[in-house]
Amino acid sequence: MNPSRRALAEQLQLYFICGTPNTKDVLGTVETALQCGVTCFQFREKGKEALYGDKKEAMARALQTLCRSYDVPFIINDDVALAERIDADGVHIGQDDTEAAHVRARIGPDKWLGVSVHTLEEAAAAIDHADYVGIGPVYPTKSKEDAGAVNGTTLIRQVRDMYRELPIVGIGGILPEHVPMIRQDGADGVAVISAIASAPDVAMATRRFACL
Ligand SMILES: Cc1ncsc1CCOP(=O)(O)O
Ligand SMILES: C=C1C=NC(C)=NC1=N
Ligand SMILES: [Mg+2]
Repeated sequence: MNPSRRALAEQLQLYFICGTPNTKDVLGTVETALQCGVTCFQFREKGKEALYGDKKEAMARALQTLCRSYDVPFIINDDVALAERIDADGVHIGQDDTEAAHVRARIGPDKWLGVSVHTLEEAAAAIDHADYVGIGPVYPTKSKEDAGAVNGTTLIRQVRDMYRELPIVGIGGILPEHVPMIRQDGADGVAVISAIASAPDVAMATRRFACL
């Protein structure tokens, strides 16, 4: 695995994703999660109560500042223009967003580009442009309406078998006890929303993942 891909795969170990729909106190939750060991953060601001415009940008900048102080990559979901405007570390896009090739052309070679994939074909289309792929939902999830079919780690194993070096993060309904098996099946890390964002004790919830 070339050094940059290995470094990136390491950084994907505990990938926290959060936005205002996921918690009452985004800044407090994210700061606690950063203190307790998340290794990558994605600002995912979607849904009917989601922030937009100046409020969304202000929140993004505040979260970016937090991530910088913990030296954790700050990734923005979907919103490539916002990512460019505030010089985020990267973007994560789904299949219904702008084509990966176009996003890569816009953000350049040094920014992170993550792509959600649900089939081997989508993985094959992503590998020329993406730094990592998000695969799921591994388990049922309430955090994304259109999450698609729950497929366990089947696709994670298939993508790993086909692309030995591609950084992979599993996502969807993931709890701490799931992590060893997901990594065993080929993921470099896990992406988590509610198991951390909705936890009564965010610090404890994060540490349960981080010590694995
Ligand atoms: C964004 C996304 N993509 C597939 S499942 C999902 C939501 C994951 O949230 P949770 O960790 O709360 O199940
Ligand atoms: C849908 C997604 C899949 N994977 C990741 C890492 N982020 C997302 N928003
Ligand atoms: Mg999207």
